[in-house]
Amino acid sequence: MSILEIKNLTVTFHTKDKITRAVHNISLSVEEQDSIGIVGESGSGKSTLAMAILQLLPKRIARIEGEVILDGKHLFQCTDEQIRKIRWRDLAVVFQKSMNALSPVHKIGTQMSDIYRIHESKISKKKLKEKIISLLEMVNLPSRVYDLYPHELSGGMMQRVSIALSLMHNPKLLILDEATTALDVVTQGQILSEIKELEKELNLTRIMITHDMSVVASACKKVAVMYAGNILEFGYVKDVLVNPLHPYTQGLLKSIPTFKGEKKNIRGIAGALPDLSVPVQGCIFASRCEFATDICYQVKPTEELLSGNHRVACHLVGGMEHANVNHS
Ligand SMILES: Nc1ncnc2c1ncn2[C@@H]1O[C@H](COP(=O)(O)OP(=O)(O)OP(=O)(O)O)[C@@H](O)[C@H]1O
Repeated sequence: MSILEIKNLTVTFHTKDKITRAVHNISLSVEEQDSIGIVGESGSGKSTLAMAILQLLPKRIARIEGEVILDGKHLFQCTDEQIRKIRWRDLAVVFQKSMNALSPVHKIGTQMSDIYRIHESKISKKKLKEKIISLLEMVNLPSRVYDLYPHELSGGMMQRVSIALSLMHNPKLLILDEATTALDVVTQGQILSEIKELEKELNLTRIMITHDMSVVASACKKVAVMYAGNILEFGYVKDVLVNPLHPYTQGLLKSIPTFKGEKKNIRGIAGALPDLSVPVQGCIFASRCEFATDICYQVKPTEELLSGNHRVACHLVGGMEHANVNHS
């Protein structure tokens, strides 16, 4: 069953001198207990997509078109009050530096209790303390963290507290926006495996925003590859990472080193993201694609659905040119 439906979502930023199209006509269905990695280089629109779902974009400059339906609720039709209730309860988020939002002069336990009470005020002090300590233990933190101040925690401990906070009200959907990016690889690995364990226990559904393919490979079932506001490829991680069909996905995978197995040449993707304030007629990736043909510059490719829910938006996939792409 689908828990989140994103339909034709477009986000434009209207600033003084230009209109930036950060997310372009994205449709995505998130099934219950999915874990979807949204991957792409910096500036590809990943955070804007997450912020649009959460309705945290600055209303003054962000125009949003399309629909986002969470568990049957049309989020863009909700009042601010309804959205406030949905956040934390149904939809929780962990950012890279979520803990920065906490006060440096209050203990972790006190702040977690205050946040808990915003949505659930009828709970005794004793029960609340037990609840907070069980949340801390759930993310492998000792109960003494309850009495510590934020500056007494390491980066990994802080992100664990942020994850504990996000799980407070058993949300249906958890969005992690570069939540483990700033951590060392060992701590990142530990936290990712803890999250996967918790998901089984709590029936969680997760969207994970990252620029790191290895995070997607180790912690997600499905992946959406985003480039300049568009999803270029989507599917199960086991399909997309093993048999990437879009030249951009292939380029992303070639630009990361492997630590076991054969040596490989690391190649970046030549060129840079296009200026998102200039409309593009054809494929958004054409200007950087080594396989681009005339049609790629003229016509925007529509998404092809291949077997196993593997979707690709590329003129070269499915036709004669496909062979070129795969044998590069
Ligand atoms: N508040 C804003 N006002 C104007 N433009 C914005 C705003 N937020 C984002 N953008 C633009 O939207 C585009 C997408 O940015 P976004 O931060 O969503 O990308 P990202 O993939 O999350 O990048 P990163 O990995 O660096 O966070 C960029 O061109 C960015 O400059």
